[in-house]
Amino acid sequence: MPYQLASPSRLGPGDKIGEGDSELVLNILPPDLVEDAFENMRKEVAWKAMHHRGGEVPRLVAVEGDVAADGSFPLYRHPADESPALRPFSPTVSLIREHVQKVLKHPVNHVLIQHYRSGADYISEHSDKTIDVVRGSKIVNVSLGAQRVMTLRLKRDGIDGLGKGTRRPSQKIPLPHNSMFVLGLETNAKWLHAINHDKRPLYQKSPEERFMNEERISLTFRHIGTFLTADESHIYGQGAKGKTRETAQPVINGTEEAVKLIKAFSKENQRSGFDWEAVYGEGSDVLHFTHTNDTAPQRENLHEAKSALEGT
Ligand SMILES: O=C(O)CCC(=O)C(=O)O
Ligand SMILES: [Fe+2]
Repeated sequence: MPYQLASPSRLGPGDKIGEGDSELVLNILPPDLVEDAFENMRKEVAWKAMHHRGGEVPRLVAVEGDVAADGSFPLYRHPADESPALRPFSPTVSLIREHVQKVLKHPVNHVLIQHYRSGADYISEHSDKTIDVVRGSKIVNVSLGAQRVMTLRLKRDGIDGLGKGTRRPSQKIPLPHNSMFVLGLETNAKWLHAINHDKRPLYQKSPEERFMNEERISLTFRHIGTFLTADESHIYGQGAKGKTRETAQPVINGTEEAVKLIKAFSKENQRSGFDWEAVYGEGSDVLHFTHTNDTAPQRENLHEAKSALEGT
């Protein structure tokens, strides 16, 4: 059998990544901050297991964000069965956020923090769900600890015309300690991304990959435009039906609305020509995907919609 070049090129700072709106920035944090950041976050962050399709996701997670004076806070919706409650930015994360905002030149008000406990922890291939992400903003992943590889792969429908059986273009971007990967929304629309597990034995790993006992913390900062009121009863903003605080609507749990949002997420994972305005423009007031009063057919519909979702 002819040899196939197995590993796509590795990209880094200065390279055209994805659609060209993405990049890798090295040394994002100053030495005094980065020095103890990992250990501080271990203590300061409220780590939780998260569930998706009934099982635990293979990493620990936490959610922090900007809580307004009236107690309202940003809401980032994605298909997980349950997400940890948002807490105000903890001290070290707050400092990291300041540096990120300076480099990005736009605010970020929400962070998903993930602890990959070893090379066995991973995040499967997905596109970030953008109903709640301020349009035109960028999503960033700050990496601390062991170096892991971000793999981008063109969505399946992005290779039309290249012929059936053509391998989908893919890019590998090693994410070193103290780096920031900037994911532009154009790249997110056309490519899927993943941090695959790395089960190679220790002796095959570089010092960067073995760093911090192979543990990695990533901080995914986003500029979120959808908000929940303090009591979590009402929702408003970009991804909701009521676009302003004054027109906030009661949240919806379960029902056909939940199935509709899950199907929209699925479309975003699969289609590169995803029409944001057509699918998300009207908004959705769904907070939780299930409700104790859901009927059996409603549960079945939701289950089916979730099964059709690839990745997260
Ligand atoms: O850990 C990372 O750098 C990637 C995280 C990610 O893709 C996400 O949170 O959506
Ligand atoms: Fe992601």
